[in-house]
Amino acid sequence: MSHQSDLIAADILEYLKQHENKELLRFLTCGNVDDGKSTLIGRLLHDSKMIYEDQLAAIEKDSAKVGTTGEKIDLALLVDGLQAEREQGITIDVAYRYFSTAKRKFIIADTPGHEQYTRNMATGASTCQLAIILIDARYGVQTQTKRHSFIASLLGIKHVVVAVNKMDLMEFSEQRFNEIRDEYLQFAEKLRLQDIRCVPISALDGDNVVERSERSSWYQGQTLMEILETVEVAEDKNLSNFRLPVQYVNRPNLDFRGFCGTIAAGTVRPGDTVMALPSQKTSKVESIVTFDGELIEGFAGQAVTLTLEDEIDISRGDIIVKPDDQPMVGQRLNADVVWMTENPLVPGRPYDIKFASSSTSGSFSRIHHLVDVNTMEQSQAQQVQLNEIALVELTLDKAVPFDCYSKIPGTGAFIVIDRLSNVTIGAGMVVGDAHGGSDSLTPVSADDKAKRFNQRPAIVAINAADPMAIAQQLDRRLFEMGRVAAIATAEQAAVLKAAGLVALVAGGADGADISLAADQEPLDSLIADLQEQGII
Ligand SMILES: Nc1nc2c(ncn2[C@@H]2O[C@H](COP(=O)(O)OP(=O)(O)OP(=O)(O)O)[C@@H](O)[C@H]2O)c(=O)[nH]1
Repeated sequence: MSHQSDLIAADILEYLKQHENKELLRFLTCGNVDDGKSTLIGRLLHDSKMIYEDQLAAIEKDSAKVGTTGEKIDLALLVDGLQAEREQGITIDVAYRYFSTAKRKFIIADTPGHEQYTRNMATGASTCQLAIILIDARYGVQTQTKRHSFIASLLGIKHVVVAVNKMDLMEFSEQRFNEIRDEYLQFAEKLRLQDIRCVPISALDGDNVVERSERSSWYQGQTLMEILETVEVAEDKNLSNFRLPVQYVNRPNLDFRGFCGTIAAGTVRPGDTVMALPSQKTSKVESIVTFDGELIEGFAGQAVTLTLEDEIDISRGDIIVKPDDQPMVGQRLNADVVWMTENPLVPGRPYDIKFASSSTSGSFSRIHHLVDVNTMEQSQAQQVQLNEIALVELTLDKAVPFDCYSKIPGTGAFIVIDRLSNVTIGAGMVVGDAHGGSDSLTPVSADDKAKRFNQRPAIVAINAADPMAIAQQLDRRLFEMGRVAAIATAEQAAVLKAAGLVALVAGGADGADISLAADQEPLDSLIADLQEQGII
């Protein structure tokens, strides 16, 4: 069956060694119903020779009987068992499939495409490094395409392959492909996807999936499989900010005390000074122990046990970091939340909240806005319903360490758990802490005011013509940076500024310190200016 069956027969140990050392790529496939997702997955498995002879014979027989592909073999039947299960009662939310080539190992998260399955896509995508977004060449970019791309970017997926499928039905028209590609790229400018490639394919016939197509001689790019095998994902890891959430304290005897966990980000070496949070006690790393022996350096993704030179008190749920690079620690934060249950998210209601290793309780203190996953428009809401996504403020019952999800997903994500049923009902991605300007519109004590705003100057955006447009632009960027942009009318801004609560008023109306047009883009130069002036 396998592409390496010769090696398996000749030297099974060598095969296993090679296989173990191959880099793993996790990706997900998404697209509209009938775009050809099952056929594509079947094609990838088939052309990378991951199908047993007898399986293939059975599918060939079934293709003639029940397939939708006429004379051709219906590779979608390979994944159909699962679909039947899904239709009956959604017993499986996300199905994972495994295959490998000589170069890499792959895990495909196969998520259903219907709108009501946003939560499933979020679950499947949360560990993926790449998303394949299928588009039917006949219909072009659809609402679903946008929704899936938005969720992929929200979850921090950096690599997207837009597979323009069914090109055989469009006679492999270069013009049609270019139209779809341009429309997609124009839309994707709004998202934070770093690497987008478009490939014209026919999943049914196999063109440009694994084998290069002779029917699209105008296409000079890589085949889908070449992209999957070569896309650079090692660099995506954060190797700068060391974080080790402690999952377990290992104390087999009085002489050994080790702190076990998977390094969420960064690197660590024996001799490094580290700090435990929340206690802020410091010590030096004595050794980094793993299943395979001691390491001279541990890095993101590795499961390790750290021993320290001093006996400091660290327990499960703490995070070990480096003293000169600490996460935020606080009780209030802003986060994007995907809601996953029929009972809506209601501000003020108590929930259990679980971060990488620490658990606490808390409630949502505010819904900043809902994001329409199809159009990306924002709207105000009192509740967040099943499959909706919102930017919310979370208030925790005790201070916990956290990071922005875009910087360190491992310590920037949390789940929301129902207190009675213990079921996961929401997933959150931290956008920033919630201290600062957004409070400026609600009463706070004088002490608090001084503390919050002196430390973190706020920016208020005003614009008589279109305050929302400015706020939307500023909002996201500043939240991400741990600063908060609030919108206000010119009058409110003047009052806030006079009270010393606001460092700077940005906007297009009279009274603004700096002028900022509603359509000003990109904001990078503005942000750089503000940083230079020490305002943010
Ligand atoms: N002509 C042509 N037909 C295709 C191609 N890819 C898929 N199809 C056909 O499109 C139909 C839908 O394909 P599936 O693979 O079942 O699509 P899907 O996206 O998995 O659909 P769901 O499982 O319902 O979400 C089937 O009849 C396929 O044979 C292609 O490249 N060219």
